[in-house]
Amino acid sequence: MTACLLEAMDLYRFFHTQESETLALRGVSLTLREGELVALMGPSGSGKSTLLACLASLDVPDGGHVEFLGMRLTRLSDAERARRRAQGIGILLQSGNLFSGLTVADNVRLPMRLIGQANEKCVDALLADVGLWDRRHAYPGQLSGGEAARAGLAVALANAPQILLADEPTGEVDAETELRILTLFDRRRESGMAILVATHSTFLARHASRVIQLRDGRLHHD
Ligand SMILES: Nc1ncnc2c1ncn2[C@@H]1O[C@H](COP(=O)(O)OP(=O)(O)OP(=O)(O)O)[C@@H](O)[C@H]1O
Repeated sequence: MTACLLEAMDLYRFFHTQESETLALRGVSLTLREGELVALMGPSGSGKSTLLACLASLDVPDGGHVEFLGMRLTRLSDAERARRRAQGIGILLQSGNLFSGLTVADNVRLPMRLIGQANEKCVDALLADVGLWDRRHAYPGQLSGGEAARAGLAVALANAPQILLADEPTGEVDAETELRILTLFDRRRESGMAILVATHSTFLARHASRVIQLRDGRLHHD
């Protein structure tokens, strides 16, 4: 039996605005085990991004808890949560993954520096893996949507995380690039990394170890 890296228990998340109240997560529980690729699917607005943010401890759920490697993230201070994230969790959001004033290579180098592991060979290898080595000196504003997603993926993988949480990593890329990303995922999975991907791609879902469906903030396991 492979090790459980991440566990979420009974997560609830409410959003209150002046006009409305949204119950974005209604008791979501899941586990993420070593080496698996889990596709998180569901209609727009079903709560996928909210769930990823809670799992990554970028957002704090209103109810329930998240454990990473047996450590309850929801109990830690903000600083300690950020430290755990920097060390072991890779995150790819739908946007805002890149610092606009840094080149692609410097964006990838930054998370490595934060954990004291900057290594030029690793920067080059990651950029080659996502097919962006020849764009390493470009700034984010000079990238296409698909290139920016791949650069964000290289940044998310730069701290050699045990888990990767990715929101639509293949949303704006062509079929060849999607295959390249899945090949990269497979190589990382072989070394034990677990990946949870929010996606609308049926191609990616077919490639996944399992598919989970979110509807109206509730999880359905296929
Ligand atoms: N900060 C917020 N304030 C108010 N409502 C929010 C906030 N973030 C999310 N919501 C609401 O919570 C629900 C879930 O949103 P979420 O972004 O998690 O969905 P999603 O499944 O990721 O959608 P998509 O596939 O379009 O990215 C939606 O109704 C959304 O409007």
